[in-house]
Amino acid sequence: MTKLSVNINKIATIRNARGGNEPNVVTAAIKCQEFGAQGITVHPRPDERHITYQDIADLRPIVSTEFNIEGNPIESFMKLVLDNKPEQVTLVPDSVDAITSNAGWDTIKHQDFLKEVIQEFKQNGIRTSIFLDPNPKLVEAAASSGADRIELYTEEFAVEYAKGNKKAIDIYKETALLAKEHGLGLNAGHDLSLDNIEFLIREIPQIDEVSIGHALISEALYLGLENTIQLYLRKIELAQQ
Ligand SMILES: CC(=O)[C@@H](O)[C@H](O)COP(=O)(O)O
Ligand SMILES: NCC(=O)COP(=O)(O)O
Repeated sequence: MTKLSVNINKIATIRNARGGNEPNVVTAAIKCQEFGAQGITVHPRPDERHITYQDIADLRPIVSTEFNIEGNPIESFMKLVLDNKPEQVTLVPDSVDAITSNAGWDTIKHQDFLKEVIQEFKQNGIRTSIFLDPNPKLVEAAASSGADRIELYTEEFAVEYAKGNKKAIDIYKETALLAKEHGLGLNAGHDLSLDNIEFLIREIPQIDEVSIGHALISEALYLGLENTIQLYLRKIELAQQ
């Protein structure tokens, strides 16, 4: 069954708006896990505009499910991950000033760099995942870099699905199947929501894990956090029945 990892970046965004400690990201992560989340994801940005490096140290001891830290493996990020030893690190090639993640890796061009970084994480017992555009041409190099998984960058799927274009899933399916053939695990994330999650999982039941933040926290404003997490779990279950 596909696991649901809740990305709590947006909890930190609200907290930082007032400079205090409410809402508290540690409490939010504990609650998400109590409500059924099977993982907690954070994507610290170099400017610490939402999740801070201190948040990660505070979260580490209370994440009892699976801790997934996402980011560009610059030196400070490497140290952060190695110091906190999450269960999974997701490598994302985002620039310092990116509003949000907007592309996956060119695994062919950056193969040597990825190999080196991945080896270091693996030596420390941390599962590695590479954020990837839906493009079968990039899969072989992702596998050769030594990564355990890829994370399919789902923004384009989400945008097209909202317009009614269900064919947008085809290239994701092709990429996913090839990844499985190469022995890679499969994650997916970005702009997933209660509207599109069931279709995605029904079409690609091989997905091991989805990480969802922006939509889930927004939906929780109307529906409540516990109810929203339960709704996601139900949709994932329905899609795989
Ligand atoms: C890697 C990815 O897909 C992003 O969605 C990210 O995890 C979210 O980051 P922000 O919360 O900074 O937009
Ligand atoms: N890896 C994707 C993620 O953690 C959450 O992305 P989003 O749901 O905030 O777009």
